[in-house]
Amino acid sequence: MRSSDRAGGAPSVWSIMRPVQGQIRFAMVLAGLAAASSLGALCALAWAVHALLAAPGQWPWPPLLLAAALTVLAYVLRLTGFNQSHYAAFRLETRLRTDLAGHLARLPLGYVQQTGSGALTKVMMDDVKALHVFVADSTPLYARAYVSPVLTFVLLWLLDWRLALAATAVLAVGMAVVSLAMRGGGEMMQRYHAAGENVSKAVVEYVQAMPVVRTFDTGTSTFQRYQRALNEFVAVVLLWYRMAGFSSRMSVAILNPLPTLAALVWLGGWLISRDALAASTWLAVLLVGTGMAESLLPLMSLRHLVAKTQMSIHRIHEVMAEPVLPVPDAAQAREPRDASVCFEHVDFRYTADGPLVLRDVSFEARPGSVTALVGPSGAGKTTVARLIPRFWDVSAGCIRVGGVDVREMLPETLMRQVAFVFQDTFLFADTIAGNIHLGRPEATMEAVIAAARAAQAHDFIMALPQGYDTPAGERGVFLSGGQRQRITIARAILQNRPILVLDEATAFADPENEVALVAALSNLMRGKTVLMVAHRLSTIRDADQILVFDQGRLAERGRHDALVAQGGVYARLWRNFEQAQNWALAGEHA
Ligand SMILES: Nc1ncnc2c1ncn2[C@@H]1O[C@H](COP(=O)(O)OP(=O)(O)OP(=O)(O)O)[C@@H](O)[C@H]1O
Repeated sequence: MRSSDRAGGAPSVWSIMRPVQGQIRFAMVLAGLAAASSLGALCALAWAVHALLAAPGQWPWPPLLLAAALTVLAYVLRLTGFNQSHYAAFRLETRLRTDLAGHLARLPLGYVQQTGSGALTKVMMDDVKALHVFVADSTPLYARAYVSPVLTFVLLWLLDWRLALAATAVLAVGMAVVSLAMRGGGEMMQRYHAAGENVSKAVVEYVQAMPVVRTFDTGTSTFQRYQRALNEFVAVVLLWYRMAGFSSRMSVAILNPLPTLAALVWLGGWLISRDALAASTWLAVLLVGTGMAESLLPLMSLRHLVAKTQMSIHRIHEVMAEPVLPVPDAAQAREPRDASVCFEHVDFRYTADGPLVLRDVSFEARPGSVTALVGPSGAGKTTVARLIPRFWDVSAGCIRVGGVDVREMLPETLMRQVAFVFQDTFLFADTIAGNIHLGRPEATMEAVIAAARAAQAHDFIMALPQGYDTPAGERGVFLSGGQRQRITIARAILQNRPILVLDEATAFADPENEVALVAALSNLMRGKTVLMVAHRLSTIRDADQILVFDQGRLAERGRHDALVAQGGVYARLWRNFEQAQNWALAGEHA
């Protein structure tokens, strides 16, 4: 994904949770209360010990029952806290996915196409999931990691300030070692996550590109890229382990209960030997204080989780910060008056600092006429076609549909006017009929079949196992490129919009498919204003106007015969095309 400056100020983990803030706070309060109850249960046990020492023959029922009740309460509170944080996580997940989906629907199509469905799916699925995990599992842990040591310290202080200081000293040493372990950790963590991301990218490339690479180099080069990413990842992990290994092992050693216990036993024993401490207080301190340092341990793993979640938030923010396509107010929006398309002095660049891809392009396609866009590769034909449905907005000048600037129309108005048949056809995970229905859900089945017939698709659809009810899409029935295109042509015929933009619609068709495609297209084009990007010059000899692009400029325009006679760019393209045709024929006869 393009890293954008706009995404520079990504929100923090805590501020992205704002929509469910109340519930998370509640979950954290419950987790804090659970920690307090656990400590309360330990205090009650200490009270029981005290009572037993005072009257050895009697069972101290009240403190024992209190300890049991507090233990149950702690359990219930912790469970309720986790329930709340999980609810909050689900709510946040739904909210973020809805916001992201709503935002994506308002972004320029060009951004969506350029970023790629893979990267956007990853944000909507994986990154939102990462946030869910953080909210659900980590927020209660945070509350516990802060509440437990503070409350323990207060209790210890009330019992005996000297032992309280001893336990705190162990904790302070542990904290110092932890911060030593985490020194430079931020940078290492970034390197670790970046290396991890490289591995996943290499895996995706290796798997996705397998059909292509295996036919060219048996997959060795992409496998090597994957191997290299993996080696770099291992190197980063080892380095980090070496750098932080000793001090992080030390911090685990110090923060486990044993060192605190040793300090309290030793100091308590010494104080008792000098009659400066009551045995029951000593026992109470041992019960309550031993776990004080240990309760800090989750903070170490939480730090990693926060850093990982922050990266996901950054990517979510990057998408959300992308500016939406400006749309006019419904009250000010205008309706087109006919089916004309007009470019007025259009300049276009893909990025603010990129080169001009179109320069001062002006032309008009009259209602019901056929306009062909031709020119050498990279001349800007596809860009012209994609500017009409506002994949992007022009950098200067304007595009009018039916006399109205496309930016002054509601997107749905524009969509009602213009149908597109692009090279990269996409079928949804729906039936064939459902795919043709798209955009006209109210159409009858008879209308769907009539459209499929006109698109030369009816016969092959009927030959499929379940006819029109056969599932299509990624996991659906296998269809050839030409068949998929004819289904999208059927869709466009059913939509019956007055303006039609075709992009390379017949480029990869085999001869048999091409005959069907040309027939389908001529049915589709009847009576429409057509703008077609064409490589096969044979298909455009009869066009009402041919626009010849060269390096982003409109170099020539006119009808076929006049342009050939003119002896310019078109004449050259035509000569090359005829030569290629002759070579192909010569090859067939050889
Ligand atoms: N998404 C994009 N981002 C940046 N530059 C782009 C993008 N798409 C196309 N370009 C550039 O814009 C110029 C025009 O490209 P365009 O695809 O419109 O040409 P074309 O005439 O349709 O070419 P072809 O016949 O090879 O498809 C090219 O220089 C291309 O590199």
